[in-house]
Amino acid sequence: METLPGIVIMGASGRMGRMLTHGVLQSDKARLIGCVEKPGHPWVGRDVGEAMGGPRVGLHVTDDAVSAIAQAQAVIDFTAPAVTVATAELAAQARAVHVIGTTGLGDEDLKRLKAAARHAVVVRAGNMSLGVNLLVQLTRKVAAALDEDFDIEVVEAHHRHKVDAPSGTALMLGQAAAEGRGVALSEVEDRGRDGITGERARGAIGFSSIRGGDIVGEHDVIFAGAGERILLRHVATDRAVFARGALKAALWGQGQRPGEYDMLDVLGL
Ligand SMILES: NC(=O)C1=CN([C@@H]2O[C@H](COP(=O)(O)OP(=O)(O)OC[C@H]3O[C@@H](n4cnc5c(N)ncnc54)[C@H](OP(=O)(O)O)[C@@H]3O)[C@@H](O)[C@H]2O)C=CC1
Ligand SMILES: O=C(O)C1=N[C@H](C(=O)O)C[C@H](O)C1
Repeated sequence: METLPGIVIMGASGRMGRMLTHGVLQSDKARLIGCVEKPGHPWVGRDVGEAMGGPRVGLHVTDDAVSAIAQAQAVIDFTAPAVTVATAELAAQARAVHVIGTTGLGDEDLKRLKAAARHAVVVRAGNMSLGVNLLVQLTRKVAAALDEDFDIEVVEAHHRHKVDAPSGTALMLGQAAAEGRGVALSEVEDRGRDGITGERARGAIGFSSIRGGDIVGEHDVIFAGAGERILLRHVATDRAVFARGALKAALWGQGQRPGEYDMLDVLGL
């Protein structure tokens, strides 16, 4: 009988880490073989089920990422850029699929992920939900159909703990809009307006961020023309949508060639 892929979760105590741990424990397609937290974290050494406030599951949280990942077929990583870059090297050495949900990665981080993807499968997306990935495709289509008489604005809202802006999802949507228009996002993006900004530049793609309370994640793409507006919206109400996508990516990645992939590849969109 074939054994199920063994999965390691990085940042197991985090908002997404708990959701992912729960999702893999519930799955009949994968085995949870490791839960990693940083050295000194109060969960290290504890049974992960008990640490989450439930029954024991017989797996202790570890701070030894090297040993955990060496045994893994996939690593699911929703943490922070520095952790993700270090994890990519370990996943590449183990030839394990690295599923990356972490946002706020810089150009240098992305270069290091590209290097890791020469040896292993890396699936990365700023949003792993089916709904947002469908919205990405719709955004590209609508942007391609309209000219610059329609101003494009991306508005995102998240919980008060989020540390990066614009969100990874907002950047995915902005990128799709730019591709639809046939322009480079870096040439037209307009972030963080404040003060006497002057009139809106024709063809700009604007970004605005709201932070508050426990908002899971909300994204609007607005196409504002003279006398009419088109609104494309996604509202996430449960982080389980991201965890489901990440587990799907970890399973899809088994047997793929080394390289960089995203959720459009996984979902076949
Ligand atoms: N792509 C997608 O679909 C989604 C992406 N995200 C992204 O995922 C990331 C995490 O979000 P969220 O869960 O809300 O954040 P949290 O801060 O709740 O979780 C991050 C976790 O990583 C832990 N961590 C820090 N350093 C290490 C280390 N060296 N080894 C192992 N674990 C470590 C943190 O521990 P400690 O708290 O002690 O520092 C924390 O438990 C963000 O970038 C967010 O934008 C979120 C949702 C969906
Ligand atoms: O930090 C979050 O919470 C989320 N981050 C991702 C992003 O930056 O877009 C995805 C989701 O919106 C939740």
